[in-house]
Amino acid sequence: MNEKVVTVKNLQVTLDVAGQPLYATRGIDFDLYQGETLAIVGESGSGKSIAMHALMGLLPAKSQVSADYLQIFDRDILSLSKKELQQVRGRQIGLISQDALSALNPTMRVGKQILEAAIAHQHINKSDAKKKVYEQLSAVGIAEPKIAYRKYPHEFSGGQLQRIVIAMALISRPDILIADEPTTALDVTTQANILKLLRQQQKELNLSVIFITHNLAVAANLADRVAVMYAGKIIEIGKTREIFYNPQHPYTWGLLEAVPENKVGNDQLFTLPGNPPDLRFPPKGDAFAARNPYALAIDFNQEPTFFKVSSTHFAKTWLLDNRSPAYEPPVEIKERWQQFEQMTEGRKFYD
Ligand SMILES: Nc1ncnc2c1ncn2[C@@H]1O[C@H](COP(=O)(O)OP(=O)(O)OP(=O)(O)O)[C@@H](O)[C@H]1O
Repeated sequence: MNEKVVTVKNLQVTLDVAGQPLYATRGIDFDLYQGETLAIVGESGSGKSIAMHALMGLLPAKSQVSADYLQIFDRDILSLSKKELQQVRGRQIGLISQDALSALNPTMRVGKQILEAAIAHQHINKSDAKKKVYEQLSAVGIAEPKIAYRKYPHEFSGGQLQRIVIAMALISRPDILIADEPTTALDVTTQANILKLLRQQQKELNLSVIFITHNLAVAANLADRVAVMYAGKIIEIGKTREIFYNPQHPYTWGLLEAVPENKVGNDQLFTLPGNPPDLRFPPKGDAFAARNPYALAIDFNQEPTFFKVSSTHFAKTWLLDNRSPAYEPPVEIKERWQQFEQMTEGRKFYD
């Protein structure tokens, strides 16, 4: 098995919202292995971004964070100083977020911004660094890198800006790339191109990637494994094939049913009936119970633990307990399988 690059065990983040605690992540466990892409999917507010911010030591002031393990390689993130965290973020983790513009300084030429990122984290002289910037711009598909180097952010389109942010995130050759909804703000065609670029860079640089998305079709397109989050917890995790073809949690069924019609780039938001719970007052039992047509009486009182579906697939639902009554997953799920097969055509999954 490949080397483990991230270890997260029992990660709990409590935010302070106007003096009141908000339980944004409520005990998350996952690992990330060298060279794999793990997608974290879930509705808005499920805690995906907060979990990643905790991993990068970037939580808002007044947040409380605890974990049994929160490690990048063997470094314990919670015990690092501010300066050490900055080094980890520069050298070991690259970040791409939804809003490319906010990652860039509008008053500074883009080449210089990437150059500064290169110099900050590597022992490299300016002229070598400049050469690297040209190479990196070209690697992410920016034509005429020497001309692009001298331009300002507003002179680029949204898709080109996202390519520039990817160049900046990768210039220091991080081991891990965190991509937080990097294509959400883009049109369908540009979105598909950026996903293709990310797949290509991931392969070339053997990056370990955490890809946050609310769109399961995007996850199907590029992840090796998928973790499904709901109300601050991971409720199902497995290889992409297992999550798509053998999903076990009714919430995952709901997400699969809510995938927009047959298009990777169609990025509408989920339309599951009902709303997630208010994380200032997390419910007792399975947090999905109130929206779950398959809920059992026990779901409202007692939280399920992870049930093992395979050595790589786990789901937190009482339906998997051998005392649960017989049930059939919704027929729509089966109808979706063919569709996913088309979407993921040509993809190689880890087996
Ligand atoms: N800076 C903040 N201050 C207060 N509450 C916050 C802050 N950031 C996030 N939250 C809350 O924490 C919870 C988890 O948010 P988070 O951004 O991690 O969700 P998400 O799954 O990434 O959603 P999205 O897809 O919308 O980014 C939500 O209830 C959100 O409202």
